[in-house]
Amino acid sequence: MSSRIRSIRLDNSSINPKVLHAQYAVRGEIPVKADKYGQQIRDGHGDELPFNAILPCNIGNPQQQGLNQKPLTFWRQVAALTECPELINNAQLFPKDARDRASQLLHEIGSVGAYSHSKGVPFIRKQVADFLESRDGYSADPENIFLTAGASGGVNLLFHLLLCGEPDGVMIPIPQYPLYSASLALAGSRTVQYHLDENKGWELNIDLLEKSLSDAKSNGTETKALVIINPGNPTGAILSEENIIEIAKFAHKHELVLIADEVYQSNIYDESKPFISFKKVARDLKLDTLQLASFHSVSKGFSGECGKRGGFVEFVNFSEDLLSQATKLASISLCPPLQGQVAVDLLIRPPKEGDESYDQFSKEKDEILTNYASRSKIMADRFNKMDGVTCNNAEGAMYAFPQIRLPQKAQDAAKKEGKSPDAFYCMELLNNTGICVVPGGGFGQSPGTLHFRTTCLVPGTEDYINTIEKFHQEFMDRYRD
Ligand SMILES: Cc1ncc(COP(=O)(O)O)c(CN[C@@H]2CONC2=O)c1O
Repeated sequence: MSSRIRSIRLDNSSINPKVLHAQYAVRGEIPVKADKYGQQIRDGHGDELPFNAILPCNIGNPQQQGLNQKPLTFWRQVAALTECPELINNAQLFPKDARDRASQLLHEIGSVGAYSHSKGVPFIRKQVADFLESRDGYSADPENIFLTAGASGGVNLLFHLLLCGEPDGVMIPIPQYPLYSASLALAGSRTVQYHLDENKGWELNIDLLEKSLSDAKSNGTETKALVIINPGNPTGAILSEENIIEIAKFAHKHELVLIADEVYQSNIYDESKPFISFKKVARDLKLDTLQLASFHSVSKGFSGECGKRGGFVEFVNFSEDLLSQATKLASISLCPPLQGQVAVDLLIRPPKEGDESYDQFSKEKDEILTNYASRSKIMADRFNKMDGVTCNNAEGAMYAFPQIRLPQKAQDAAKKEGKSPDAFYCMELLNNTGICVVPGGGFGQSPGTLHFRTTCLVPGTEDYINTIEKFHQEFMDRYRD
């Protein structure tokens, strides 16, 4: 009997259609083109290009080539010692606190080459619980904490647990970080969008939340959760305590799982708007039935250890049998990366005053965060001076998200190329300058508005902005109506 072998091809719908439907613009069409230019330069054919290097401002990846942020000395000393325990007694090469930390971790882990518990090393999860308790003033149970492969790993775990496909939905902000829309697409579930108000500093309006939820309900969506990103990506907005209180009450009232993405909690540039966690507010309000999942990561803050894939999620008011299902899910991929788990320990247990590494660590941390804050401010100020551009100040996170108003001729030219106007603008920016940013459409934007997102991590911020400003003026002159 002849068995027809059907090769797996894109055009014969033999792959998962949910994959085709998922989009992740942070590494979409423009970064892909930028990678090609980068390879062309590395192959020695860069002389054909009007620039001599790619500036990767599409992603918050501080240690990436081109952004070149140095890793934190203490973190790398401890990581090196956990990889090479034979160096632990080398007092010439390593300070005592780094050697002590590595010894302590290895005592708990054994070897970083071994699988750990699927939820992560219990000792490190205990440290996370202590960190949360001192941050919020409320107890945390290490059994409710999962160490994950970045916050992404935690979000995927939760969505796997929570979503049953159609007609389930999750409320996500617009603009949002596209991990959420992409993960919902892969889960075959619906996005329930709520728009942030750009004219009010990307404020989140509760009435809008209520409306988007009731609209979703009327079209048959089973809304299960609400995603809040605070500080915001791409907006950089920090929620006020009042806003957090009303959001927590909203989620509690509608029995929505509150997904608090707080990976930028250490990236606060506006002192008048401190980070306040949803865990603290939920406990303050005694919302003892509110199910909360709070995410943190070693990729952001001032460590920028994106490649280590470290993070954690704290589940609050999830029953034991729910958590055992989550543990089963986590066990299918065995365990999160061990160096990611070591990095989580370093994230939540930095050197203390009096420790040998304290002064150097503090100096490195302050320098990085001061640079981020000043670069964010310079970018917003300069964008606001450009023709047809407005940009809210980034109060936190790592990005600027300027709105661009393009002439009709530019919009027509974009249409001719089958591109959205913001994607057309960003591709022109890349082709002319080597600067890689992400079109606002990749994050979602209100109808009739156009944006792009750039990271604020660029070392030579003035030169960077001067290049964008020159390109922008030439672009606007070329397409002026
Ligand atoms: C809001 C938010 N949540 C979660 C993540 C996932 O981080 P990890 O999985 O590395 O912990 C990111 C990463 N930020 C992406 C990556 O760089 N630029 C971005 O917009 C993020 O911005």
